[in-house]
Amino acid sequence: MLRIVADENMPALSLFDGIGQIITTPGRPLERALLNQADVLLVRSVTQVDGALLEGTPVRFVGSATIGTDHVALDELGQLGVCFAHAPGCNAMAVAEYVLQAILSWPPGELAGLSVGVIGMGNVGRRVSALVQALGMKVLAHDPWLEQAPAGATLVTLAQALAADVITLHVPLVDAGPHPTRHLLDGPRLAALGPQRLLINTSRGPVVDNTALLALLRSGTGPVTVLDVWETEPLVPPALLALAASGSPHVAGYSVEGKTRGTWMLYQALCQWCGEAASRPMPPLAPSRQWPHAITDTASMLAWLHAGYRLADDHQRLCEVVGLTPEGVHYRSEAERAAGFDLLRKRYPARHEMAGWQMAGAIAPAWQPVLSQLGAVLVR
Ligand SMILES: NC(=O)C1=CN([C@@H]2O[C@H](COP(=O)(O)OP(=O)(O)OC[C@H]3O[C@@H](n4cnc5c(N)ncnc54)[C@H](O)[C@@H]3O)[C@@H](O)[C@H]2O)C=CC1
Ligand SMILES: O=C(O)C(=O)[C@H](O)COP(=O)(O)O
Repeated sequence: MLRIVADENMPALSLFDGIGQIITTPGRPLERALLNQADVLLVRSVTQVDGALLEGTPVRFVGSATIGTDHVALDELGQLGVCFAHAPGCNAMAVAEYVLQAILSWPPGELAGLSVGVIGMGNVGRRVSALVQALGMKVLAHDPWLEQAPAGATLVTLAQALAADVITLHVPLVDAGPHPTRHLLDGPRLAALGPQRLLINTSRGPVVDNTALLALLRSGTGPVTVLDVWETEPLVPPALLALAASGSPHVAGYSVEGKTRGTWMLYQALCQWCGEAASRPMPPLAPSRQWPHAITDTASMLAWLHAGYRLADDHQRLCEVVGLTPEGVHYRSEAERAAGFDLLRKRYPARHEMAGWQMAGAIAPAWQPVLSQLGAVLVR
């Protein structure tokens, strides 16, 4: 039996029953002594995994139930001969639904004809692109690693993507190489956006220079801003949250399906590594749900999306843990704010993706493509 140390915020750990014995632990911080008798380490994005953590331990397999790998020193794991697996795409639909809700909650008037600059066209970017195209929006995609534009999108330079009405970031956090992304949106690029654009960051906090963004928002010249990720996580600067249109505690990908799929992908990778058959299917999740109302406009679409998840609820809860009053005053210590951020994530309410909803009301033709992209079933 393998000895497995796993982050306590990982659902569906019973998938590993019969393969290993699980010890669960908080991931931030992870106590190194626990690894002295572990073969396998399963983490989430909050645990820094490097040679210093693993050297001298028996750990030979590390899995991260995330797409992002910026918390893992992959070269150091390689030098130690430790196998690494992660979960690309596991939570991409959850993030895309978050972005869709952010766009629909922004009141720019007519959506069709607006342009969306999608920066990073991987698992999340492509899903966002498909959703907004289904609403009649034009996608200006920037991804220097792509040679061909994904379906329906136009590949453009970063400057062209940043000239779109909506800018949404879906890049990894990268420091080295030809296309680094730390402070990809630096002071001058942020300043050029002006106050009419919507900026959404669900990628990694440091992709946007938070200090420069705050200065622009304070002067009234920054974009309408939706932030799920923060440069100083788990600390959220109260002033930045107060000036953002919406903020959340790094939960854009936190659908029940997304998190469970992440664990299931690690289960498959671990089985392959240790020569076991991965016979357990992904646990069935979404309840059967029927929406009786018509969808004819943005308000009725949002009403349906809110039955699954409300961006505004995340914002409200984050303001509470940061101790932010409606007047923009905050009253909690840094330690309280950081602990509150992690607790919100640990106790995150069950949020299901929209796929599988049965739509019993009339659906106006303009809304049918986006419902179909979301996986809703038209039963009328
Ligand atoms: N807030 C949350 O809960 C979640 C955040 N994420 C984050 O969102 C980001 C995107 O996730 P995925 O789409 O699943 O990753 P992915 O790896 O599938 O796609 C990333 C894309 O970014 C492109 N890229 C790399 N450098 C670039 C640059 N300098 N400029 C433009 N494009 C660049 C890559 O070529 C790739 O197509 C990652 O940072 C991930 O960690 C992902 C899931 C949940
Ligand atoms: O998959 C990723 O990349 C993410 O950002 C995760 O959704 C973050 O969730 P935690 O691993 O921090 O629980």
